[in-house]
Amino acid sequence: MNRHDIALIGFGGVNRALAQIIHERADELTDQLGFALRVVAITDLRLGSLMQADGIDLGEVFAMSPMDTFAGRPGGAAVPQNDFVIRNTTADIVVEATFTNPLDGEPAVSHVRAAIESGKSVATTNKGPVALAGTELNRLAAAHGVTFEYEGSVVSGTPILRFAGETLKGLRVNGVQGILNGTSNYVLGQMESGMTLDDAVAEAQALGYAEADPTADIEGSDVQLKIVILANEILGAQITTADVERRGISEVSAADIIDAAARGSRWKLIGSASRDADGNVVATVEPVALPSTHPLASVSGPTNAVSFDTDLLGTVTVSGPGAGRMETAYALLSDIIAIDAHQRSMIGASE
Ligand SMILES: NC(=O)c1ccc[n+]([C@@H]2O[C@H](COP(=O)([O-])OP(=O)(O)OC[C@H]3O[C@@H](n4cnc5c(N)ncnc54)[C@H](O)[C@@H]3O)[C@@H](O)[C@H]2O)c1
Ligand SMILES: N[C@@H](CCO)C(=O)O
Repeated sequence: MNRHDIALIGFGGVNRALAQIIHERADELTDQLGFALRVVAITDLRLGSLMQADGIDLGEVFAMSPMDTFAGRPGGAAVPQNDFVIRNTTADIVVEATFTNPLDGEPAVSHVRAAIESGKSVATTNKGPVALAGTELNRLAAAHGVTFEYEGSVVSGTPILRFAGETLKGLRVNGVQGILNGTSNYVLGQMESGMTLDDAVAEAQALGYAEADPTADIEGSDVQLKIVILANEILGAQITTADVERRGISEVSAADIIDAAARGSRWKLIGSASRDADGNVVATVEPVALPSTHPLASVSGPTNAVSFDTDLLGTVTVSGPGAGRMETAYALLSDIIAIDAHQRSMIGASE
């Protein structure tokens, strides 16, 4: 029986949820997928680091008291030691789910680079490395014969990137637009019901939707990273965040929301990227008051939706969870499945 050993870098909401899936559904997953999963390393800013080549008892980790760290356990230390753990773990897959840094993607870019350089495949939900160093990291992974997967970096567990990359093959996609941030969409909905922006953001944080610094959700830099990923992956662009004009929902007041509702409209934070007449990709992030007849107007709460403008099919819209710990952990599981399939195809090709 094939098995993948996993190192979890960052042990917050998303990676904890992945560990929970692995812990609670081990036998079912093995039967369904044809391979077993085992966690052999964990690092976290607060907990420190833990490396156990025979497999970490996740039940024990979940039972740790909130103030406890990994110090004193076999293979444990009070500090994360990310680079050491990533390079020396016996894991064949590194799962990176630390904070997204929208400025330079660090330290996650270095985490991904270290994993690839030491021959490990990577799954990440962290938008920083994908949006800000995706081309370099994909090339590095190809050069090392490993796989870099990042389905959860856009629209959480809803498989937008694989849908566009595999299912829409043969079509020309000329543009993509959508609601790409669960927190801001949730907040706008709560504000429609009379809640203040600050209270709605606090709720989104408690529900696990918001970034560690929710300014990224409210001011649009989270969507800016996601639209860079979509433009580069789907439209074949080579844009950076500097190419994406950005405005966030802090510009939308409670009065604007009431006015829009009176006119039958709803405010949404829309990210879009499309080719202009010269073939250049133009990308923006901005709040827009959509008429109720618009397909994106009815998308509520942390749900996201992405519309692909195609030549042969017209507009194709996919909608699903855009944030949430367990929903995003599923994206990581889908990446691990893709890594397994890629490894099997490499073995098959060499036989
Ligand atoms: N929560 C969601 O809905 C969601 C959806 C899609 C993508 N993401 C992305 O997934 C990642 C994880 O999200 P989350 O909700 O689990 O965040 P979180 O804040 O709950 O957890 C992040 C964890 O990483 C740890 N960490 C941060 N920097 C570290 C470092 N240098 N070394 C070791 N540990 C470090 C923190 O201590 C924390 O426990 C983020 O990049 C986020 O943008 C989250
Ligand atoms: N904070 C992000 C998480 C998903 O990337 C959101 O609310 O959409």
